[in-house]
Amino acid sequence: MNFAIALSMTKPSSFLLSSRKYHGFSLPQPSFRPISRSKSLLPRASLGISQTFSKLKEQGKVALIPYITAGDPDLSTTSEALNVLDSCGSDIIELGMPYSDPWVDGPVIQAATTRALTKGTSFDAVISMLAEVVPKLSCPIALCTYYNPILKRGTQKFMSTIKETGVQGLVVPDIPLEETTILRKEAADHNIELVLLTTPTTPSERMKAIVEAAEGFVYLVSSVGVTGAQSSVSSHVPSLLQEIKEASTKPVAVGFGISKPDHVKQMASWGADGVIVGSALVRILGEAKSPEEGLKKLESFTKILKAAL
Ligand SMILES: O=P(O)(O)OC[C@@H](O)[C@@H](O)c1c[nH]c2ccccc12
Repeated sequence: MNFAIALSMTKPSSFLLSSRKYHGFSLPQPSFRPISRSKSLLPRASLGISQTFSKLKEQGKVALIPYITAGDPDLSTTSEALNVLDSCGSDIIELGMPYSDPWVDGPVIQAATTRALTKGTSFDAVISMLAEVVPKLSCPIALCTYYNPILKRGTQKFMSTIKETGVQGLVVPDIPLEETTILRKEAADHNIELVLLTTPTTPSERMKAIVEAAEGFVYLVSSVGVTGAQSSVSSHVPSLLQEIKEASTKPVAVGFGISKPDHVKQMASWGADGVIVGSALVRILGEAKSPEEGLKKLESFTKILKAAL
């Protein structure tokens, strides 16, 4: 399992996709009440993802990109958490769509996903929540989803649905480059920036093709394995960053295993354009005794991370 993501990035993996059927869940209704989006609410996030990076570059700044899982502990808390993250100066927010087989994720995000699904967090409920919240945010949102939920809905329908909420970007961790043709076309047609991932084990030529095709930013997975906080950051990152930067001028954000202000600083000093922090924040929300406590702790930790950049 540790090599799952590397495998998916290095080999065409139709065998992986075809062997993983969608596990349909029949769950209770979500506690979040969908509210229809007012037409007068235009998205405040006027900048897309690559534009956000351009603006930050002009200012000599590095993007803070927090990740949380939708529906953990419940969707109302997720909508508040998005507001908290936005108001603490997050530059882009990555929101994970809970999925029943999150095989690229480590124990913290897997547990969050299970809690979210147990609460009845469905795709449609997340979309309703986003339609209400995204227009009020000042930073762009990138949705992170496994490929099966996209396949299940049909790529075109999926893209139009997420675009209507105001989502600007998409991260799909389990689709190899060879299979992204339709996804990339539909994303481009709907003005959704499709972020692609490269890992430490991605061969150089393949990395170049991934970087060439990526939109929004290039997601550099810092270490081989699944998501999850680590005590120190991988020492391979500087050479990987250099290799990507030689191939392209696209912004590069580093994720996986980054959990502390020192890590964030280290990534910035190595030349990353953005830093993604997931499990550390997901753990804060998951371990809190109440949603209120979780949101408070999320706020103070995000401010600490932002101050480190
Ligand atoms: O949790 P970490 O180690 O901080 O890594 C970020 C990561 O959580 C986020 O980008 C993410 C969550 N699930 C994913 C699946 C694949 C790729 C990336 C992700």
